[in-house]
Amino acid sequence: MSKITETARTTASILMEIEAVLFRPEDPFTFTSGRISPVYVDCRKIISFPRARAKLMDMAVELIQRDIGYESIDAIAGGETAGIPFAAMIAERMGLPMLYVRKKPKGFGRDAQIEGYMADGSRVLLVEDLATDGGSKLNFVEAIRNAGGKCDHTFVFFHYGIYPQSVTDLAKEGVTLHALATWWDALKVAEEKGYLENDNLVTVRSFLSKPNEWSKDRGGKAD
Ligand SMILES: O=P(O)(O)OC[C@H]1O[C@H](OP(=O)(O)OP(=O)(O)O)[C@H](O)[C@@H]1O
Ligand SMILES: O=C(O)c1cc(=O)[nH]c(=O)[nH]1
Repeated sequence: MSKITETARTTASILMEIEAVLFRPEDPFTFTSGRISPVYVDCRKIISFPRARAKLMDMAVELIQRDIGYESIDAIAGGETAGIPFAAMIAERMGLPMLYVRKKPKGFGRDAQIEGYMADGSRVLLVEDLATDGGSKLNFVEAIRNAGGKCDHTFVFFHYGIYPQSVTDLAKEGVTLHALATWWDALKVAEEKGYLENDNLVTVRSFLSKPNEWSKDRGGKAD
């Protein structure tokens, strides 16, 4: 297991402290992709914890400026739904315009998929709460590009880090995924803090090592 950074440790600790990291092997979770999992990370809870929220936003901005740049982004776009409040907080901290991207066009009115004002050719950072296999990111990036924006980067607080396509499929589209922490970091912190009992750690580790098999055995998506 690679060395954990302070940022990853703090992120994983906060997510456990606010009980955003859920473990339910006996009644597994179904992801938006159709994958089945014994764990679920509910980053939406972050909005309700002001001190934890402020620390996570500070770390997000620090990572974005360090890895993407100080003057390389023109707007911050939140992905519907969970990404929207985080995009607002990050845009505010960075002094940048904010947008949000719908999962699909509204269907009436302006029939827009991008909401807010996006100047043609804007360099847009897509902000989301979390990435599993990255499928939602591809959809949001396509919408930004179809509306005339450029999108080469997406930021999430938590990246599962167990589905290779979350990196490779985005890279094929010229998009880099940035995250504060992965499940490998969370596993280490869970072990250190005793967040999960030993038997449960074994289950999580076996899922993280073979997520497709875990899902397939329970009738979920597995590719
Ligand atoms: O597909 P990935 O890019 O790996 O990311 C997983 C997506 O699943 C969740 O959203 P969900 O579809 O549950 O919608 P919500 O934000 O409206 O809750 C989460 O907010 C991510 O957008
Ligand atoms: O892929 C998903 O649907 C998903 C996984 C997860 O752990 N948390 C979440 O909010 N969505």
